Amino acid sequence: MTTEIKSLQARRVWDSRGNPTVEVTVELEGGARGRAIAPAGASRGTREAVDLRDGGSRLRGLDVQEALTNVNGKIAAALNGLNAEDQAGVDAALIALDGTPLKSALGGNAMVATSLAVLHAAADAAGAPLWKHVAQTYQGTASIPLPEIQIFGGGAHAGRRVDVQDFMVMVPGAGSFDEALEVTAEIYAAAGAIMSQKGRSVGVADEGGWWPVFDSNEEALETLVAAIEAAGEKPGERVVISLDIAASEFAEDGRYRLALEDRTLSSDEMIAMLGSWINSYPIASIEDPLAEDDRAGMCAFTKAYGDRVQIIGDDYLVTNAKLVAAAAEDRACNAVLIKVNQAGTVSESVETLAAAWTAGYRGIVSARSGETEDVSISHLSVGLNAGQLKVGSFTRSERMAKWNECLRIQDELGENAFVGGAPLVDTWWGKGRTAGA
Ligand SMILES: O=C(O)[C@@H](CO)OP(=O)(O)O
Ligand SMILES: [Mg+2]
Repeated sequence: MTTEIKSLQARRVWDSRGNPTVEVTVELEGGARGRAIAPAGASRGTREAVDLRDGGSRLRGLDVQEALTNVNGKIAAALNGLNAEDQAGVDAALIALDGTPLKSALGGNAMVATSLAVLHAAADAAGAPLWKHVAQTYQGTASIPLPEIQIFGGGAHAGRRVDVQDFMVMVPGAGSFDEALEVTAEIYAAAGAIMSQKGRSVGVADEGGWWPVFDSNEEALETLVAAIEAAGEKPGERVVISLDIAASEFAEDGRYRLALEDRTLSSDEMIAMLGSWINSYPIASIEDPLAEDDRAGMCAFTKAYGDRVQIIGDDYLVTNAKLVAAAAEDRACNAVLIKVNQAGTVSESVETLAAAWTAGYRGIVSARSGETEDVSISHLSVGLNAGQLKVGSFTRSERMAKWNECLRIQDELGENAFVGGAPLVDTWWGKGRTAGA
């Protein structure tokens, strides 16, 4: 089967926030096809690939016509005839054609949908599911990741009702992906019941977590612990808490403005507050504890807590291999979030994960807050052997599509392929386990 790219076609589709986004279909000479859709973030790092948006007053200026034109015109012309099996070559051609540091010429949305669609087409040509094609292309092994699932949404995903963005759980003590989902579904339902009892049940945030009607950020943590207990679990045993602080979103001139609590903290005070949370709650992972430009704070936080919790750089590292290498020199963070649209291409995302492993960092494949039915990231997390996957919550089908896809892949790979708590063995959770606690 010939795998040269024959044609590219872009179409406007819609994401889970009702915003337009880019879908690309690629056809190869031999007839194989691939299709992918660009997601969109709300809490975005300033150093991530930018989407091309237009429309003026129409569609709140969020239209994607220019990005579609780029795919159908310049990108198609540059990629036609290239071998889809050579993902690195295709992505290099995209990067060269764009020629800007943040993908602003072609648009990160145009580039990521194209790059992923080519990957899908190559898998189709090989007659393999995407996860298998990815594993064969990059590093041979595949595994089912530990899911990181949101229970309460917040920050930019919930009208800034609370400052912290994601209150999540992980079930490192689960024996299978299926079991991890089941335990989390019980916790999610228990959290909903608690909110109802308090008269605070008013729907869900952008990623499906319950809407955060709390008087303080810490009340959300207390409620999360209560939900874990109400689901019949002992917090810290099978189930641990994971937070995405998304601190860049409320950083102002080097300080942190907790609007809900009407107080402003210095970087040191922010570190002290998060430290007290780590001491009081079974938290095994924290993402973006400090702002993307608070290098000293991130170094100090990692020095203080990096041997106890997973510290993920999202806005701080924007799926960029060079930033991961620099953070490793600094000893800032010990894990990186992998968002393909932050990098702009599949190859750069894979390079970032490789850089993470070189540095001894973990990698967590992640969705964006604006998503669609596209399940590419489920396959990437499995085929890249990433170990962890963050997708949002229950009750929203753009999220469940991805979790359910992992269940299907688990059926193909078998329960033994589930990584379980392995990604967290270096945190207090895993250390407690090996010490028999
Ligand atoms: O911050 C994040 O990790 C993501 C997903 O939760 O949010 P967004 O896509 O809005 O950047
Ligand atoms: Mg984040």
